[in-house]
Amino acid sequence: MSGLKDYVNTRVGDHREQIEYHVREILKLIGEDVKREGLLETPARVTRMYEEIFAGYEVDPRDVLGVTFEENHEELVIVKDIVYYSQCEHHMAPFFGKAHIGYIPSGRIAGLSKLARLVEAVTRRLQVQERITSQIADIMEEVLQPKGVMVVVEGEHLCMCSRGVKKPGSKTVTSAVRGSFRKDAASRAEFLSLIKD
Ligand SMILES: Nc1nc2c(ncn2[C@@H]2O[C@H](COP(=O)(O)OP(=O)(O)OP(=O)(O)O)[C@@H](O)[C@H]2O)c(=O)[nH]1
Ligand SMILES: [Zn+2]
Repeated sequence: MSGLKDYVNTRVGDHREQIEYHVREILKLIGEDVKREGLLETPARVTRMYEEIFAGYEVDPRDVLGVTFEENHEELVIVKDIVYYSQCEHHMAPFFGKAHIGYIPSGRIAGLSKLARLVEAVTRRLQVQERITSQIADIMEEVLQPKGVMVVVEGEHLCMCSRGVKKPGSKTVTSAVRGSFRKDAASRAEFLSLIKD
């Protein structure tokens, strides 16, 4: 999954048995006894967890912004502190944090919950934080055609905490800027000051 076109791929729920089989095989290969009590249900549990954490593959994120309203508010609208959980595509390890979305409408506004649903649809996949950030901005731009959009995503990556470089607490911050925000430093500054805690 890379560009804007192929958002809907598959449903984990359509491949439950195969996924359970492969999880069981991995458990054996890492040296576990798949017959011990604590592991009997693990392949099925992991598969159920995958249905949740990879639910984004079933959704075209553009559709979740489908309900919009005509409104003449042409000032900044921000939904901030949208908590997300995603999985890094390099290690399949969780990363999580908060997304902040700001836009200046041009005649159409989105239902506020739909911005949080958009975050869900792009994060419940294998991802990198930069792509989450630009996809949110691109989809906002494509569907709402606002004057401008700005997105900031903060994330803590467990692949940098429990393994590898082992730097718990380090935060990655990514931003994407579209439309009028590109030219207008004052709008960018207003957005950044309003998303501060
Ligand atoms: N840019 C970016 N990198 C990420 C993201 N999530 C994980 N990574 C990085 O992906 C890189 C993969 O690097 P590799 O050298 O192929 O893998 P590795 O040997 O496991 O790397 P280390 O984590 O440094 O041990 C690592 O530097 C990760 O920190 C992300 O969302 N964005
Ligand atoms: Zn990683």
